[in-house]
Amino acid sequence: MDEISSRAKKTIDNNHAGVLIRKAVKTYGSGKNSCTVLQGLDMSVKRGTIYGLLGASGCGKTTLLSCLVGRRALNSGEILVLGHEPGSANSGVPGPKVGYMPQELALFGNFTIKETLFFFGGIYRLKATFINSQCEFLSKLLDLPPCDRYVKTLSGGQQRRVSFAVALFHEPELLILDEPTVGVDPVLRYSIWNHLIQQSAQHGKTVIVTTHYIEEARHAHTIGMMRTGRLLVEDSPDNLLRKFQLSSLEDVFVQFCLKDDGRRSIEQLSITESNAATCEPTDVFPPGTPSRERDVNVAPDNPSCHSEMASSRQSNDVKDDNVNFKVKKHQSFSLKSILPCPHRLAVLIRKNYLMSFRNIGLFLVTFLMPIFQSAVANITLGNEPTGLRMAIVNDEVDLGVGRVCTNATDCEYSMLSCRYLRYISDNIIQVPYENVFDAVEAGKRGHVWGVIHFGRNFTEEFEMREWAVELDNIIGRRINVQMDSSNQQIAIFIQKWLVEAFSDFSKDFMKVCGHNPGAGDMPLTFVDPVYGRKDTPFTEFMAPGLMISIVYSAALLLTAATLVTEKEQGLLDRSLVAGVQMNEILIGNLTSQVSSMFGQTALIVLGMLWIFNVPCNGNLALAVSITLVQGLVGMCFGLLIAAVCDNLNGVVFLTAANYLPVFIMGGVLWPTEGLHYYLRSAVYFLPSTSAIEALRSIMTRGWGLEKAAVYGGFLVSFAWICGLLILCLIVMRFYKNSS
Ligand SMILES: Nc1ncnc2c1ncn2[C@@H]1O[C@H](COP(=O)(O)OP(=O)(O)OP(=O)(O)O)[C@@H](O)[C@H]1O
Repeated sequence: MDEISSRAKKTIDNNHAGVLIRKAVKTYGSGKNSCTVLQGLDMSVKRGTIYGLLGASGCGKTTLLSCLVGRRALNSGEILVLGHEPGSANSGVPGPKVGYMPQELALFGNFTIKETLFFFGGIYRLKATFINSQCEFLSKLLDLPPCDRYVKTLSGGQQRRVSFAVALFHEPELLILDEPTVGVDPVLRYSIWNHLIQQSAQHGKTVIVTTHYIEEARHAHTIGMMRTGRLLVEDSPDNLLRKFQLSSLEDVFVQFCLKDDGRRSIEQLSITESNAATCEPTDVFPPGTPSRERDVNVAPDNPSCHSEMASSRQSNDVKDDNVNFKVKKHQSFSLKSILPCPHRLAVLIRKNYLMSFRNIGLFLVTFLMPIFQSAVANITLGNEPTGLRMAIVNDEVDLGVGRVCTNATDCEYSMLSCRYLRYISDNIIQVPYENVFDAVEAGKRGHVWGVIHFGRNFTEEFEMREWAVELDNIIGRRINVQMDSSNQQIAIFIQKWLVEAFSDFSKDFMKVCGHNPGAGDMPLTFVDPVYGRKDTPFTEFMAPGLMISIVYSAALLLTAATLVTEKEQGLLDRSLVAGVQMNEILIGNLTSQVSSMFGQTALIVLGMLWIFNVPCNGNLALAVSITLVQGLVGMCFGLLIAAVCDNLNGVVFLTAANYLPVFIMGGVLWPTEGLHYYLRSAVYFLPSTSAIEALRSIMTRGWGLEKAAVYGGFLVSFAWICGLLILCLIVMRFYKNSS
């Protein structure tokens, strides 16, 4: 009976503590590169008090705070914040019960101070009148510039004060402030501390504050001195000064470090003697270091990096001298917790729009880049090459004997080589050469793309063709062409024009000589094609792939870049600590990007169809739909890239790495039929190959959804969207646990 009531009492104690941490272990990374930052840390913060967390740079303060606000998960050990595990249902942390000021600014530069407060106020669902009055109050308290000033135009110190205001203004029960007074002058620092004292004394707020200015922590009720991932001591500043008979907290801190060094030296000795392998934190202040050099501002900490320590503390049932600390894991799953909250979604979407419109550069890139890309592609790709120089060596011409070129158009078997040359496309510039040797040399020097050579008896041999049975006759009427085939495309064009010229010449000549014009043709006729035109230009082949690749990559890049920028600036973390769910961020981003994508797609389709005259023989709405769906695939890829990247460099590398296989293998520039047999089937599982094929079928063949090639494109795209979103959520969860 006694035991039960004592347990009940302790549970009540737990619920009344502001923050309780027991045996907290946090490791970054894994395996050889793992780094244990929190090493079995215990900490107790009473409700309604101010707790000053002191420690050298790198000792793990920020890591600890991020675990308190639910942004990072411990490897082992327990945390209770306001009586709940952070992140558990109804804990309010992350959420409105906590006000968090991270070390980085974590503010939207293109927002005014007021817009910033309204954004967070919207997330907390605060009334506009309350936000306005808080804006006025905090402006005075923190000496903020006028509320309509843009954050990016403020000085560093002013920006930090705005960040502080964001943490304070919704009057949370718990304030977690990571170095709030950096860059703040002494007078303002004094008024900030006064405010914190007032908040804890009069309103029962709990405050945890880290600071490098050790002496200002005298205002706190309790001080926790942290070193290499452990708390060395936790006591009131007066008690600490009294115990050590010292006048400065800085000296007390140094005393604790020296004591800790002594303890750890003995521990190390006993471990070495017993040959035990373990990890030891690097010392910050070696014994004998002068007091001034021990300033926590300059002494970097370097916690030990091993995984064994973490694994030895995996128990969730942690016994403690003071508190029987048994935390139930909140595994309950509620639909409400995964469904997006409409008011937060609306605030996020509004924020995204405002950010896009404020950032003119981004706005222009969003809409002009796709147009520019499609214009460049249409202007440069698929056009016939012109001005191609070909060497002509015509041995039929012999001025000495009067064999000169004429403009004859009748049935005259004379100088037919000259007559043929008149049929050659104007894209070829004919450059006469005296002999084959000189012409080939010109080709070797790159002056001409090839040599066309007519034998001396070309016309005679041609005339004999009707009864030519001897090989010599056949060879004699040949036109020998020797090409510089280093450029395959140019070689193919020249070859095509020479063959077409011969066909036209032959037909015309047959006709004027009273023969059937078709007599000179190959017995191979290309009648009207089933789909497309006889001379479908390359642009038409390329257009579907181009449209999809532009919309896909614009969506991918914009989504990834927007999210990673927010992540880099700490904005994402701040929003999440304010209670925004990851799925709301994802949906908010998708929603705001979708409208830009609609605009981009509309501009690209209009440009392709009406400016560059690419025909769409099928349903235009279907063509637009598959392009939009591909934009969604791009966005989802962007989300995944944003989930795994911490900076924009990563986004650029992954986007580039993603672009080549998806589009080069996906049939934008070259038919997939040209791929190796096994690869050919595999590429249809790439995100865009089936969709490009589907769009091509819609535009050139006029096919609809009843065809497998079309609905297959939609199905593969939807499968990618679902797969990528699921992967994204998994990666984000993994990231939270591992980082
Ligand atoms: N995401 C991360 N991955 C790997 N190591 C990390 C990560 N974040 C922090 N660390 C490492 O963990 C240690 C503690 O970092 P933390 O930011 O918690 O220290 P801190 O006490 O807040 O330092 P400061 O006072 O300089 O802000 C440092 O050695 C740091 O390099």
